[in-house]
Amino acid sequence: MIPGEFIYHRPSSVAEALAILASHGDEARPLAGGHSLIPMMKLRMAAPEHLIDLSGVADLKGIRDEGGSVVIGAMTTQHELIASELLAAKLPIIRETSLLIADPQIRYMGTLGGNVANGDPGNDMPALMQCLNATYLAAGNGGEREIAARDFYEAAYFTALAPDELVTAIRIPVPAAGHGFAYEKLKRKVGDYATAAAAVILTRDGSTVTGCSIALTNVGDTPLLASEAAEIVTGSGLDAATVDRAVAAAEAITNPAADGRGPAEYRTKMAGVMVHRALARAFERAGS
Ligand SMILES: Cc1cc2nc3c(=O)[nH]c(=O)nc-3n(C[C@H](O)[C@H](O)[C@H](O)COP(=O)(O)OP(=O)(O)OC[C@H]3O[C@@H](n4cnc5c(N)ncnc54)[C@H](O)[C@@H]3O)c2cc1C
Repeated sequence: MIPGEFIYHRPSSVAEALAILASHGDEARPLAGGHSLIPMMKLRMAAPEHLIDLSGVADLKGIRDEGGSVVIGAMTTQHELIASELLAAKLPIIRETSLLIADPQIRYMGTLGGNVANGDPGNDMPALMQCLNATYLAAGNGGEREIAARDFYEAAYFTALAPDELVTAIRIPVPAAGHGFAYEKLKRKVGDYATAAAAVILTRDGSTVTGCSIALTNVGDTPLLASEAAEIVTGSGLDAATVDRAVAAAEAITNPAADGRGPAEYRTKMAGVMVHRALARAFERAGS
């Protein structure tokens, strides 16, 4: 399958990229790693007349330590996330999640910005960013603004980003030292999107959970923040009855599609299983 014709642009700055976006409106699309957009173009489900390749914009690359938070440029690849010592030390769940995305070839090209901006409910990073309470930094012709990952996703492939805006970076608050974490993903085979997945960040004091955040991938039109489930486990000793209640609360917010990954009821149950496993692993990993 061959994409339709398009004009290729390769800006070297954010300002230049925004000017091209402004002059072509809906006919233009940013191109990051291309591993979501190019397949859509080959299927003719997307047919932009202008492709704005962001790979020459140096300002969109890199991972910065800002003390209480880490800022990751939108064009940072999944491979670079895996290789980062800073992330391994401060946000190890990002490495764990990245390693579960597709395969090495895709991770060499696929970017964090493209993964979160696409609005595909199957992508793993959006739920992780909601779990971590990340903020997306956006630049448009009207200026810059910040959008919480928890407010960004409106429906499948619909986000709060305006057509003339770019995600330039993602800011992630660093969880407390010694936090527990886990990203549990059920997939049919290596390289597949999640049947269901759950991200958990958790802190504990002795046997008591002192803080918890949970988010779900690919069991609704958007990533899902499981706030009630997280509240249920906070203050508990993660005993079996509490975990069962949290799992039920997480399952209750899902609304998965029935597809080749299974019927809706199965995917809802698997979301619960992923929450159960992620809670147990995060609790075990958390320093008390
Ligand atoms: C076989 C296969 C399996 C995959 N499996 C998984 C998986 O299991 N989990 C997963 O998370 N992903 C998976 N992916 C998707 C992969 O991770 C993509 O690379 C990623 O989702 C999109 O990133 P990209 O850099 O390739 O973006 P692109 O494909 O270049 O862009 C995606 C969309 O985002 C827009 N965009 C890109 N960058 C920006 C920006 N900075 N600002 C605003 N808009 C922007 C583009 O215009 C486009 O609409 C898979 C892909 C393939 C081909």
